[in-house]
Amino acid sequence: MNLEELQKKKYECRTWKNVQPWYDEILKISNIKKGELFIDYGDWFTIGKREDLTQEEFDILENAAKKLIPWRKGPFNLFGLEIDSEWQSNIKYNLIRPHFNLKDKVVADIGCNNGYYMFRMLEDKPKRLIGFDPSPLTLHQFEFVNHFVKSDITYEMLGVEHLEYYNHSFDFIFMLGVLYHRADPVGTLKSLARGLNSKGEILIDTFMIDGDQEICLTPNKRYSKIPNIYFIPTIPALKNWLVRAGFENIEVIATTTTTSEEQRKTKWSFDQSLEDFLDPNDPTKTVEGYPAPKRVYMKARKIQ
Ligand SMILES: Nc1ncnc2c1ncn2[C@@H]1O[C@H](C[S@+](CC[C@H]([NH3+])C(=O)[O-])CC(=O)[O-])[C@@H](O)[C@H]1O
Repeated sequence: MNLEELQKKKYECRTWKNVQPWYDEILKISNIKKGELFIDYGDWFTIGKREDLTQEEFDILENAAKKLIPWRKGPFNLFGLEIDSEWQSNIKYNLIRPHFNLKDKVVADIGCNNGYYMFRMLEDKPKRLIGFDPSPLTLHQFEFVNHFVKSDITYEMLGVEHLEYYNHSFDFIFMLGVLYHRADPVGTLKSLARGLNSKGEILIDTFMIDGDQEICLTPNKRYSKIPNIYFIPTIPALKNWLVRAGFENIEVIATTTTTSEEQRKTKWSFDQSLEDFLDPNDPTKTVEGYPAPKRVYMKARKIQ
């Protein structure tokens, strides 16, 4: 695999017809130059205060943020501009927060989206923080925020399938909300194992179904209106996948049911959200008649 060629896509995509308008906004934003700014690593990841920008600068910022809609992950507060994303990602982050300490570790966030979790992880002072996500829109959202944060986070427009060929291996890998998008979940978990240093750990979450049997749901075409959902395991089945992929010390951190507090329409999102994906007469089912989305969070360590 020629990884260097793939890595160049991050720059080449700026000339693609659908991506160029986003890049143009980043160029406008890059003319707003500020020194060190106030940062709050809390639920609303906050950078700068309203008084740090002139009205003209604030208008450029707001226009750029609107051109980068949909903001699926967040929320962010930039100089008082509240980007209230579709997902209240702070709920997931706060749930996993007690289960890691990233100080001096080499860390990857696979499927990092716009980097919301990575911006919050900066507080731990990891040695290196690298996000992987093949989406050009979320890359530009990341660059928009990071222009002001000025972090040394690296954002690779690569997928989990490239991880094992990458030029660093990791002490800790997060892969949240990605496994159900993969047609080969055990192979994907093996890629994580190959990307880890010895004694490296992963923290993942994925859709699950209830039950003690080692089985999984394979949706026909769509699940909760999402087209690319392949396998939804029970917890015992997911544990088996992890064992087959080379993990031990497998720990269930939590199981959750997605609520409309966590995922909902906002003016920064698409015009459909959770309430449109569930059966209007029975919210325990998706519109396709499958069990409504439930997630399991697991932590595991690579077998030596
Ligand atoms: N091959 C791939 N490799 C890596 N990432 C991918 C790939 N394909 C798609 N993605 C990316 O994986 C993310 C899935 S969302 C989870 C976001 C965050 N982690 C969250 O947990 O809130 C799903 C959800 O919201 O549940 C998107 O940003 C895709 O671009």
